[in-house]
Amino acid sequence: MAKETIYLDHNAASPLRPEARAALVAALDLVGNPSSVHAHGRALRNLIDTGRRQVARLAGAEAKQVVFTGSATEAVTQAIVGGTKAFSAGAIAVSAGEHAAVAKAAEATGLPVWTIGLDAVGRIDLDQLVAVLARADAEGVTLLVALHWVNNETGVVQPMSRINALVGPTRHTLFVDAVQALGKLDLDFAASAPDMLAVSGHKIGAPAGIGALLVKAHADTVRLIPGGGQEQGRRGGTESAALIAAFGAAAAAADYDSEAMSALSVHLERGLAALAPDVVIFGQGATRIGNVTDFAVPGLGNATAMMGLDLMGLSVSSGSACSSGKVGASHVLAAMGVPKDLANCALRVSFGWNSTLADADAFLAGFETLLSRRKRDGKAA
Ligand SMILES: Cc1ncc(COP(=O)(O)O)c(C=O)c1O
Repeated sequence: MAKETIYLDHNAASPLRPEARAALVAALDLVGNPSSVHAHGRALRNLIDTGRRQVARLAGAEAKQVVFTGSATEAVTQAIVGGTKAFSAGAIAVSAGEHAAVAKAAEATGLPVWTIGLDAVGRIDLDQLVAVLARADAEGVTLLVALHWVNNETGVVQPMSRINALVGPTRHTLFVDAVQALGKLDLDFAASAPDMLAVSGHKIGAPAGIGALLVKAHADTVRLIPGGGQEQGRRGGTESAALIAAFGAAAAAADYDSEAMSALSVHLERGLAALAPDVVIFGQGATRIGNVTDFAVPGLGNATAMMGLDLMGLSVSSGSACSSGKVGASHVLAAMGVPKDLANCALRVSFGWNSTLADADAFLAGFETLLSRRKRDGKAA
């Protein structure tokens, strides 16, 4: 790219880590199929075994609990659609703040979807979770509870130990979307309550196209991709040893420094408040992961702001799902009761492994330019 650009959208995808690149490139030169018993096949199998151990270690899982998939969306769909196939009288409980991967998979099951609300700062309403569990017992329904750990828009960290304590001892299945938590929090999968958990490679510096479903042996999911017996019979199709090796290398290199990340966000948020005293930081008051700030300056629409920032070489996000390339309204902010006008001003800045204070300062300088242009054009900043 000719012009220097600054990437502040790690929650969408984190840049490829050098360790992941090296593992990927080395693996691409290997020949064969990991299921073959000859030396070529065995070399690929070794890479997969190593990658599996590395991802397992980062997630606090046993290697045999890791099933590689083509994305976290696939892992989520396997957990929710595959995990409810055997239900005779079932329902799915999700929060109103789930990623589309979870919401759409729940819808795709055709089962009733019971939605648990968020409070004004983005936390899952635990009283509603208790009510949903009681309702399932009263109606004799088996539940799959599918909740996220860290919100991809606001960075709010959900009260997972409370959720585990509420759902763990019941007969219901607990699935956790841990895509934004992997590498940032101690997932401790093997020793904790969730039956299944989904993670993604490209959020931790591996390439896109690789994810994993962590699944305990007792979890009864009907595989969606039968094919051969790969991935312990849980997901057919020849494994991509190169992508798995890259995911493993990124997992082994993961060195999330929560203090350094929080320092960047605090610096950014102080700077924003100085530039625009009416700035609203979403999720303030809840426990938030340190790498992300989701905020709005009233009256400064995010479509225009993102375009202006993009022209200055600053890549950020509106925070809400915009897979079609358009800025959409955020269902997470709506669930928090944020008025639509304000939600349409939401911008998300997310830092990662190669972010620096200079990046945060460059963003603040760009944002200041945006605000002063707006003032000059006659609108109050
Ligand atoms: C919370 C959350 N869940 C699921 C996904 C889907 O991950 P993938 O892109 O690997 O399918 C994402 C990606 O943005 C996410 O942030």
